[in-house]
Amino acid sequence: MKAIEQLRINGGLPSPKGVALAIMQISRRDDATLEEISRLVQSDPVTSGRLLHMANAASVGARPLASIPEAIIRLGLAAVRQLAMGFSLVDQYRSGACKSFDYPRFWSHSLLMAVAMQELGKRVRLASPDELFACGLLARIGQLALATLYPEEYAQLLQRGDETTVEAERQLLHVDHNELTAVILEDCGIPRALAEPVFFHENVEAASFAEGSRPYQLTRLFHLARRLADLSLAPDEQRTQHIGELMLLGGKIGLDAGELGILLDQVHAQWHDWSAVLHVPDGKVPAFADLLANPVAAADGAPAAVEVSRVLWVASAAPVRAMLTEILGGMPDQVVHSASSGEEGLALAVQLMPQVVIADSRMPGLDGWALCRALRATPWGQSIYLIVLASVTSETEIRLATEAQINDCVSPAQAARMLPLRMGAARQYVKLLTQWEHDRAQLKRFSAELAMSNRKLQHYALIDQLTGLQNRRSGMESLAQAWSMAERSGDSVTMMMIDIDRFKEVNDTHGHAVGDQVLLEVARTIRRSARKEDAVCRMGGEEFLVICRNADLSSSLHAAERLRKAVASVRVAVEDQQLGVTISIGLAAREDGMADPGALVNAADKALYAAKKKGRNRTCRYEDGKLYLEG
Ligand SMILES: Nc1nc2c(ncn2[C@@H]2O[C@H](COP(=O)(O)OP(=O)(O)OP(=O)(O)O)[C@@H](O)[C@H]2O)c(=O)[nH]1
Repeated sequence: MKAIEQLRINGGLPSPKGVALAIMQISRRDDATLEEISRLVQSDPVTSGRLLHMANAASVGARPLASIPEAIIRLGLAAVRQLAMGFSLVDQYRSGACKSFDYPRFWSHSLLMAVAMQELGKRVRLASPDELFACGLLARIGQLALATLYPEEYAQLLQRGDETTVEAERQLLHVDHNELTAVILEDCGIPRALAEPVFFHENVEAASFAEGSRPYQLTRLFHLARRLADLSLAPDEQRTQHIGELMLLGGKIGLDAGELGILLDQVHAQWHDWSAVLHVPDGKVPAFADLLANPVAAADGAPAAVEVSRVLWVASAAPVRAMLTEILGGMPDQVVHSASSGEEGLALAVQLMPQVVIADSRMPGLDGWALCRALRATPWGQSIYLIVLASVTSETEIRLATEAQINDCVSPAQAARMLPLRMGAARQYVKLLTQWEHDRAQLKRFSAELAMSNRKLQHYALIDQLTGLQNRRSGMESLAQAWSMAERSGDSVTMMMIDIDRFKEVNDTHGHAVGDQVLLEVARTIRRSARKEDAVCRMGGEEFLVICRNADLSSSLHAAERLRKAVASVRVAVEDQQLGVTISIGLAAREDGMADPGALVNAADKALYAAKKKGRNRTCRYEDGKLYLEG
């Protein structure tokens, strides 16, 4: 039997637990309903909160959601299942027995991959961005599995270097992290179409997917996300090495440097946001424009003090090469590379992304004109400052220069004298371009931050600031939703309208601050005593509403009486006194004759009024147009 099968049988592989496991099991059934899944999710407030965060983050500009069924519809069942699983693994494996495995860093990196995959998924529409988030989060789970299954042996391997190779793992443990990742993803129900690209993402060349096919592109996307995460966690002085590779990878999926920069900055903003939600550490990464402008820019994102231009010159003839070496070698503030043929120059340009290219027009094979045309044909080549060594006098040369969209040309005979001068113009151009890119990236960053604070504002617009409960607007939305679901399914909806008795006296006697404290305690008691799936909101002042789905009048009556007694037993410490309050409750259920949610609110209101009139600290029930007092 293969080692991997044995591991599966023995158990012990990282696997989801609790609600995530239940969601996974239930969603395998064909007849699983949205309601069943919603109920399950709602039974776990932490998962509920994270899924709402995801659903609201996934739909910038759309109406913010406060209800789980809506969040599930917006995200899709597959994404909900996978996200719940990912979150469950993060919670369970924050630490472990492997002494050399950095668990917080592992999750930090995984989270970066998750948000990078989500952002990439929005740009390159190959799969649902939310499913890609979950796959990114789990893309390296095999390493965690090794640390869990073989804490001591894996620690030995890690002591040899940060990254362990699959060969070394197989030699010592007879299994490697990629195999384990594949098994866990399969066990978690991640479709093969996504699991296979994850499997190959570290070594894209090993996959035999047809060029341009969906798995081929997905594998590259995961690879790019991986490198982006590596860059983000790398020490400051090593980041520049990663940038070139990242640009190259970005270019392969059609992202130019500007777009890549925006992506990177957005990923980092989301990373910070999600780190707080999942309690995973994050770090500070300078803005992309600053990373480019200054390889070791300060982490506070201050622009680089000295502009450094990346210059590439390409010439085959020995005398021209000697001349260029001499002229360009002595110029300050630039990094100069050279190539001895057009073909080599093109390959180097792809790698280095130079800002200035100087090409000799006379070269065998790919000449200077053809090289410039090839560069201009790429998205990132549009902004290179191109200088060709040629004496453009004939009509043909003018046509060639126009077609290649060059910025300048210098006759070879005059190059020794004129090139230093022309390079001054090139440097000025690079400086302006860098400044512009920096400003553009900053603008994008501002707008991303603005979008994020708008989302937060939208969230706060649905939450009561004092108690943290849903506010009136959000409560009315929950009611409308419960009402329409009940209309479709015939299930019951009941409502408790709750009002604190003689609250004005509390304010008048003890002041508003104590009044607020009482409100907060009552709100907590109501939330605690309600079921998880009940919507609890503060309607304003000292009035609260509880909306209960799938609960009939008699069970809601029990719940209301329990709640009333619970509030009556609460004490708030005020100086040397223990202050107590009571509540009155009006209870009503949706009845056939009621036209809309407003009719239900009116019925509960009438019952509340009657409870107040009959002495307070009571529950009154409305049924078929009649009022019945309890308590
Ligand atoms: N401390 C505090 N008081 C509030 C807040 N919102 C409303 N109130 C006060 O709540 C009190 C409500 O008083 P009333 O509507 O007269 O009702 P009551 O005194 O509770 O009497 P009954 O409802 O008839 O039992 C008023 O004094 C409001 O100023 C708040 O956010 N904080």
